This record gives sequence, structure tokens and C-alpha cells, in this order.
Amino acid sequence: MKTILVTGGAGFIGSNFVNLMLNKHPDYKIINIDALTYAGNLENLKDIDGNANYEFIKVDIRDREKIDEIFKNNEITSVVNFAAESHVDRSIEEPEIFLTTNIIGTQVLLDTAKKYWKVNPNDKYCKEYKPGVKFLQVSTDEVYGALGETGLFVETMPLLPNSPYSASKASADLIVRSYNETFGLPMNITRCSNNYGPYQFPEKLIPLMINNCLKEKELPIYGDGMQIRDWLHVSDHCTAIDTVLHKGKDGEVYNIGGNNEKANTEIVKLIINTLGKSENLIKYVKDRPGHDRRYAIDNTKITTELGWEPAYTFEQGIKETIEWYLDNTQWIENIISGDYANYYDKMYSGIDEVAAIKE
Ligand SMILES: Cc1cn([C@H]2C[C@H](O)[C@@H](COP(=O)(O)OP(=O)(O)O[C@H]3O[C@H](C)C(=O)[C@H](O)[C@H]3O)O2)c(=O)[nH]c1=O
Repeated sequence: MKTILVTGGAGFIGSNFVNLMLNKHPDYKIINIDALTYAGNLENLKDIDGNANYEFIKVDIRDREKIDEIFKNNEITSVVNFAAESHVDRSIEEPEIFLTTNIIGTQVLLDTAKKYWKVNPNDKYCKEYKPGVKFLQVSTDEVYGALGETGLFVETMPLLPNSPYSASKASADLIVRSYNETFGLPMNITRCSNNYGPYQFPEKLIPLMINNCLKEKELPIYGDGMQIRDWLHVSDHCTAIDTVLHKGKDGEVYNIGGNNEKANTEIVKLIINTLGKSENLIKYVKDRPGHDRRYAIDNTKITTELGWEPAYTFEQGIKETIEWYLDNTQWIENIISGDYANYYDKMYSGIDEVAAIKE
């Protein structure tokens, strides 16, 4: 039986992944560890309550002692590391937590996996690991920096991150790479484009706009709104990670994109129109500092080498996502009333405050 340690499994992408894995692989055990910060919510996992193959442990990935104890008590065969501080705007306000969680937290996991997975733990030079073990680092296309009007991100591009968030993720990627080169630790890195879908915290563009629209609050678009993102449905992202976990070649990086390039304003207008609201709600505000102009992913490697492709069209995905938020207004209220509430209110309750924060 495989035992997969999923970190950050109460967050948006992590909880979608835990749900997928338990349904798709009924013979796997999933251990979900999560610090339950503002963006994590066990309500995201209510459908698997009582599943005998699932265990939740509240822990911060920076807690070396507790991580060690989890590896000691369980025969873990893979780690899928979703745990991260992920919001770019917040990384501009308070970078430190991004560096400690995203970089040091990853290093703690790598050290512990190395310790427990080595065939000979006492040999510092041992590069032989138990069969089938793998560390999968979930990363982001933001590590490549920004694209101009043309071109796509490919895995061989240099890392040129622009925000404290993306710099922390790029640093973690390099640490993971170094553990593979220096210690032979089996690993893959995946770099996804912008995710959307159910259970996304309403600080990110799509759920923020849906939530504000439903409450008839202003919709803050940064700068000219012509920045482009490549939108990937979270369930496509999860099937891609499952594919890389099982078929990814050791030491390789795989980009994961949705083949859906859209300008921010187009997305916001689509949400407004679907919800039958007025475009007068849109308010163009001061631009995000260091705002990346365009992200777009070349999926050739994962498609040709591993046979994965996104299944969702954006039209279908956004329709289902809007419906999900309409059906789960209480979930939104619950998640934004936690310990992040003050920060959330400050950031998103009024446009003038948003603009002030961006100054
Ligand atoms: C919240 C917000 C965003 N925006 C703009 C800023 C971006 O051009 C775009 C998407 O912003 P968001 O913060 O949702 O996502 P990104 O900054 O592209 O980053 C996201 O996708 C990558 C892959 C990750 O790895 C990040 O973890 C994830 O947060 O909308 C606005 O114009 N107004 C707003 O109120």
C-alpha cells in the first residue's frame, strides 16, 4: 500500500487533490498535514470524513520535530508538497512568512524524507533510496518571471521571479533540485499556471470577483486590466500531479497549463455578465508593484512524455465554478471570518483602502 503525505491538504489545490486521490486510488493511504492558516479549511474535506484511508494531522511544515515523528510513525512512500503561502499581494506586504514557510518548510520536508527514505540512513553519502519513493514539489509558473506579448514558458527557461512570493517558490525549486543532485533524492517539480475552481480562497482574482459581485461591492482591477493569465481548472491540475507522481521521470520539471489565456478584464466582465450585475462595479485601481504582464504555459513536455492534457474548457470550468460559489455562500462566509478576517477586510472591503495598500 502506498502512503502519500500531502502537505497543505486543507487548502484550495491540496484539498481538491486529497479528494481526487482517495476516490481514484482506494488502495492508497493519504496523510494530510496542514497548519490550518487562514486559507486552509477542513470543511473542504467534509466529503471524506470517516474514510479509513485518510488521516489529518495539524502541523506546520517548519516544525522539524513533528515532521520527523510523522515519518517515524508511518511508512511514507511519497510527499506531495502543496503547503505554501501563495498570495502575491500579501507577499508584498509581509514577505517573511513566505520565505520561512515556502523555503525552510520545504527544506524540513526534504531533510526528513532523505533521512527516512535512504536505504542506509547512517551513510552520509548513500544515494540509494527505498524503491518507489518520491518527493513532488508543487510549484508555479511565476518562477519564470513575466512574458511579453508572445512566447510560452518552457521548463528550460531561467528562473527570474519578480515578487517575494515567486522568489520564495523559485528558491524552494532550487533547494529541491539540489537535494536530487547532491543526495540523489528522487523528485519531480511541477509548475502550474493560475488555478481556479471550488474551494479557492476569495483573495484570488476569480473568487474575489465572484464574491464581491454577489455582494455588489466594487471590483478592483489592477492597472489597465490587460495582464494575461493562463487559467487551469484545479481538477485538471490535480490529475496532472497524479500523472507526474506515477509517471514523472526522476529529477524532471513539468509545466502544467490550461491552454486558456485571458486578460483580467475579460474574466471580470464574464463574471459580471454571468451573475447579471452591472459593469459599473468595476473600479480600475493602482497597479500591483512588480506586476507580471503575462503568463502562458507550453504543455508539450507533460503531454508528449506523460500523456496528460487538460480536460476542461474555460467556458465549462468558469460556469461550474460560478455555480459552486453560488451554492456555497456559507462556505465563503465561514472562511473569511477566521483569523484572517481583519487582514481580509483591510485588503478587500473598500477600493480606497485597496488603492492605499498598493501605494
Ligand atoms: C486579487 C486581484 C488580482 N488582480 C489581478 C492580478 C493578476 O494579474 C491577476 C490574477 O491575480 P491573483 O492574485 O489571483 O493571481 P496571480 O498573482 O496571477 O498568482 C496566482 O497564480 C500563480 C500561478 C500562483 O502561483 C499564485 O499562488 C496564485 O496566487 O488578477 C486584480 O486585477 N485585482 C484583484 O483584486
